[in-house]
Amino acid sequence: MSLMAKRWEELADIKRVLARRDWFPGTSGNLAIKIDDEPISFLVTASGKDKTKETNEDFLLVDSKGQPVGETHLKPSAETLLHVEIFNKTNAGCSLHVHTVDNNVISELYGDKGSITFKGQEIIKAYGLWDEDAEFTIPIIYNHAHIPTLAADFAKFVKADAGAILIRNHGITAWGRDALEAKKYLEASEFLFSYHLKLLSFKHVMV
Ligand SMILES: CSC[C@@H](O)[C@@H](O)C(=O)COP(=O)(O)O
Ligand SMILES: [Zn+2]
Repeated sequence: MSLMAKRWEELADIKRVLARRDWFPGTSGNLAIKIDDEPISFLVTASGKDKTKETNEDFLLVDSKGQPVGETHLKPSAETLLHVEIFNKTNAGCSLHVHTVDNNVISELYGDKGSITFKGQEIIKAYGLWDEDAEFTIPIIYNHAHIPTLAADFAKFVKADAGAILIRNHGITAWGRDALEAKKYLEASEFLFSYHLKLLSFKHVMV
């Protein structure tokens, strides 16, 4: 099997799992997986599609600027430039973007603060943090409609080979050195968002 076919399958597997969780409402979400380093190229979801459906036109190959490689009628994701920043600035191999109600509510609650920090939770180990008092901070950026502006803002927080960034009232992008790590970062973040919101709602009832 070619590297391209292997990576296609890896991304299709993740897409299938996330779709079953309902993490692609209303055609939202986009996924990317690196194919080559020099020069950088990666597979990205085609724009505007229902990501819960599986077809052989789900992904297309783009270059380090997010432009399609070769002739295609497919349009790369509108948010390809965010994945471009990740692959150009780090050694990440996979980048995942989803819109969920939980990540949107958290981004609105903590948006003015500019970030949310989690600590004292076992699942923080999914971020590779093993200390008892480890903290994980997720930056929250403004949802610029102009994608190059959004990407420039986003890039300021892309500092490691794995990470997560919330875009206010929009969604989360999580990335990692490979597909497993990116999925781990995404799932740990969504777990923490959901836990945090549930805890807040119980506290509200109890006081
Ligand atoms: C209907 S979702 C809004 C989109 O603009 C976007 O935020 C998104 O996640 C999906 O866009 P896409 O171009 O299909 O990758
Ligand atoms: Zn989006």
